Amino acid sequence: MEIIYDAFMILVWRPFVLTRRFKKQGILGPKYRILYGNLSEMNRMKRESQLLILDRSSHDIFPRVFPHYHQWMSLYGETFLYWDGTEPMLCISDPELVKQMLSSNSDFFVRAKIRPEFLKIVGSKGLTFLEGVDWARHRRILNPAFSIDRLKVMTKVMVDCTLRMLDEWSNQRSDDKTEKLLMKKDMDTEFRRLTADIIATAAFGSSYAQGIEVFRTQQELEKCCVLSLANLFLPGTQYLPTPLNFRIWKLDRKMKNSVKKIVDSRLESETDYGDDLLGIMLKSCESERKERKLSIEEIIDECKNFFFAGYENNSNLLTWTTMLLSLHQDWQEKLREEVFKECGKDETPNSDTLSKLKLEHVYALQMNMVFMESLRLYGPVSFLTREALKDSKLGHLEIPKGTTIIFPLLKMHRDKLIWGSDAHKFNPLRFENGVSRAANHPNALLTFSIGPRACIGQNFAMIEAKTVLTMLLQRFRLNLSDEYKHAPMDHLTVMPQYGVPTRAVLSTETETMKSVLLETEMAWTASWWPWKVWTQLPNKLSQTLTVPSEHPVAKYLEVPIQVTHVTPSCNKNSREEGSQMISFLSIPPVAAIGMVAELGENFTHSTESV
Ligand code: HEM
Repeated sequence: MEIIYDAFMILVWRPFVLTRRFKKQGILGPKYRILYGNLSEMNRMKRESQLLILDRSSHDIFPRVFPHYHQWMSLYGETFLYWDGTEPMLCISDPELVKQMLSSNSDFFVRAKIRPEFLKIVGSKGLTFLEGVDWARHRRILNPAFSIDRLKVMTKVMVDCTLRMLDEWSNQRSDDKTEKLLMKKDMDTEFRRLTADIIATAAFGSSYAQGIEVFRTQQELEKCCVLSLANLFLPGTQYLPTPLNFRIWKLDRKMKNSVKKIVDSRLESETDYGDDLLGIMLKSCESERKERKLSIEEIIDECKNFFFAGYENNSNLLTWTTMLLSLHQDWQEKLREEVFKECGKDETPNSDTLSKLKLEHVYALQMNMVFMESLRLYGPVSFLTREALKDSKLGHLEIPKGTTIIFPLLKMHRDKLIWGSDAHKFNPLRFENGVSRAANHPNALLTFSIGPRACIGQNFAMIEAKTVLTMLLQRFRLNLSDEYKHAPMDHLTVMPQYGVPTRAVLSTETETMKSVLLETEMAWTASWWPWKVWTQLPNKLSQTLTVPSEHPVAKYLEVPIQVTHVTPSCNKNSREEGSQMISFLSIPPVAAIGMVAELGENFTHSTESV
């Protein structure tokens, strides 16, 4: 009898009462359906939207990533109520209310409950999902691992890992003669690997090779989570022996073992455990003071937490930023100029050179403005959630106990009322006078959240992103491949559904360029001006390359459109019979290299008999 009463209360009475309470405040939403709430509509809309491919220059991605929110907002307004099964979800987009909630007393609002599967990825005893005194104890112990001094040491790791990746790229390129100057890379895959390598080395003194098991298992668990999020959650069902649960249990065991191996090898190999995140946590294990102590179980969960938080978000930040810079070549050139000026063309950056792109002056710099704009438009964390522990008041709203509140950052970050009429456009200059003046609300950009629970890894993330981008721009020009499909999706973070295939072209001058030209069967004459390149054209053909006036290369030309010509004679000393010479008149070397590399893709390219 009691079970029937409880079921009635949960399935019928509570949804009915809460719907009425919200309606009285003018808050409407899609109709609650017994047990399932609005899950089926949500799943259907998400499935349909994932079939759409957006125009690559469109940053209006909210309707594709969250089609259900988009539709409900247009029907019920920006504050609306919907049902995740039997759980009431209140969606709020007002930055003032968000600010009040995020900086409010944790007695009223806490991190919202999440599915047990997700806890397997990040650990229930890790910082992200702890509350109260336990959260404060963990945060106190972990804060020093992200101090500026520690970050300087970590910069070296970031540089080394990035160098390793770029060297690998160069080696692959020279092996593949058919690709010549061009390399095709999926930035999503490359950056996932790189950021995993960095966090594994910088925080745990391990490496991608050692951490690989953890990352692979986390990615598998992530897929299981996304699958199960589409299903109705009934408490207790996580213990049923379903195929999905078996898989989750197995992956969970595997991940715990991999993390434990990393922890054990540190315990065995060092006496003072070191100063990185793992070392700091292990030292706390031996503390006499309860408020400074972590247990081994808590450390294992923190490791899972930082492995996940440390690579997933950063990888997405880098992937979307390179996508944007490939689309907006003018900004790519501006950043490259800035990097050359601040950090040099060939020098490997260190913490001193990178401090020129330093955090205190963040907003004055173009690279920083670009990252802020990328985080605004494609921030990896697309929404924040909190749960009301008690009946609470938020601004004019009365929020009943147990309601989950959702802040859709992806929508708020492109709201025209907050960001102005160009909210959907990529315009880093909006951050010229600092983040708090970029919109009409000082806390409009909530990428790293605000208040006591704001991201602990924010400085780490920004330094890593700057290091990687600096080194990438020093060496390569980036362009989106024709295969790129613009399809951002929600996969716990905002990620590209089909990756970001990109064409990378070496961008450095002099020695590197010479070697690239020679390597790729193009000889170059010793004279610097005009710049001359040999190509393997069939004899007696003339070739015309036309540079579109809007292309960044065009600014190097004396006339807006430059037509290159073929000299039918050939220098017998340097090239075989049949080679012909193309002169790029008035174009500096970098541009010439780019043009050759992109032959036939970005340029009108015609060949005719002479
Ligand atoms: C672009 C990169 C990143 C973004 C956009 C990001 C975003 C966020 C956001 C929005 C929160 C707050 C969530 C909430 O209030 O509900 C958060 C918390 C957190 N982040 Fe990050 N994060 C990034 C990188 C990192 C990195 C690199 C690390 C660690 C190395 C990290 C570790 C954490 C942790 C542990 C928390 C929980 C803090 C607490 O509850 O006290 N994050 N992050």
